[in-house]
Amino acid sequence: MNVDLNEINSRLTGPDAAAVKASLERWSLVAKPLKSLGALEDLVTRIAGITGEARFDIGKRALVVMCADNGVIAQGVTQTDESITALVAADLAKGCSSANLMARVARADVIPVDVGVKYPPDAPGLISRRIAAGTRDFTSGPAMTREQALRAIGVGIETARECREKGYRLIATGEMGIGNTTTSAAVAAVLLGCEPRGITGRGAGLSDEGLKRKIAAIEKGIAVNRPDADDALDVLAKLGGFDIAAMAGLFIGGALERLPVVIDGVISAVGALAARRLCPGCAFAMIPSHMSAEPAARRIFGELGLEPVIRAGMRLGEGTGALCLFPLLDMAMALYDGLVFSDIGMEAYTPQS
Ligand SMILES: O=C(O)c1ccc[n+]([C@@H]2O[C@H](COP(=O)([O-])O)[C@@H](O)[C@H]2O)c1
Ligand SMILES: Cc1cc2nc[nH]c2cc1C
Repeated sequence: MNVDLNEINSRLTGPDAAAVKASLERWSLVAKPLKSLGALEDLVTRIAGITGEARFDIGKRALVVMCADNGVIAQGVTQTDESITALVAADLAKGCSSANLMARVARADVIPVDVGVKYPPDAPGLISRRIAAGTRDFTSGPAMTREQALRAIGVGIETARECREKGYRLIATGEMGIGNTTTSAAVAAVLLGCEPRGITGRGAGLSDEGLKRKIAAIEKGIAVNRPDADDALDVLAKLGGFDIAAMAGLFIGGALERLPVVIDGVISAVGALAARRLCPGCAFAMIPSHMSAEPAARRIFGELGLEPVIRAGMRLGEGTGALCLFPLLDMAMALYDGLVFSDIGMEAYTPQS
């Protein structure tokens, strides 16, 4: 797919003001004090603005899990290795990983995509959109070429379009890739202009020594590659992963399709930040879910101006935090679609507080 980010950006027109207005009017009729569902009310109205419809159905929903490996794990920045990426990617395809179990509760389909697993498993159901067998170790040069980064973004954009064509009306982003909290912290440090040590965490589990190696690897990657902070594609190509780039594509593609895209943990949030830098017009289609325990998450959501409603200290990935938002949205929608004041013989009123 030929990706022209400027052309895409020029096609993005932002939230639909009429749908937002009609959604606010609908909430004012629902038989409860206005704003009493707090941020959940705002999320429903945000979705109205994204879809362009005040009344919508988010019953058909999917979680897209971008799976890829990261060459930087050669620096000893993780507790496990690429065999785990392959194992979990296969489990996602078989339907038995954490995300699948939670997706059943959230009534979401799971779509695992191989964008660059080093040892691809023989797993029917794992969609193959491979860019390469993992990225290169960024401590000795760019993780990928600029062209590969664009291709990975293109995979995300196409996947969002396919989801829309299949009738999905809400998608969540997820990822699987050992080492991707290192690539995420590196990309975030450059895009946010902050020191790696302030935003780098222990990922899936790391000793004090391991954390020191992780910070040193990120510092070296930045020093060796000298990414241009004003060129998000350069940052993604030099320090990112195929999973992050493909998730950035999901956010961009979702905005094009007027399909709400739910942000998951820190890796997904970095994808969202990169997407906004690449294509600012796509940000209106992003839906925050939870605040990852990884330290970069707070900084990224602050920068995105989004407030995740779930604060549970989660750091599992695979899209599990994004899935947690679905039942909450369902409950908010039950009221939005439910009784209005006239149904209970009462006049609509404006609460004084
Ligand atoms: O979503 C998060 O915020 C998150 C935080 C820590 C770890 N993870 C998951 O753990 C893996 C990355 O951890 P690591 O230590 O290998 O960089 C990757 O497969 C992610 O799905 C995910
Ligand atoms: C088992 C396992 C599952 C995961 N899912 C996301 N990251 C993971 C890391 C491990 C180790």
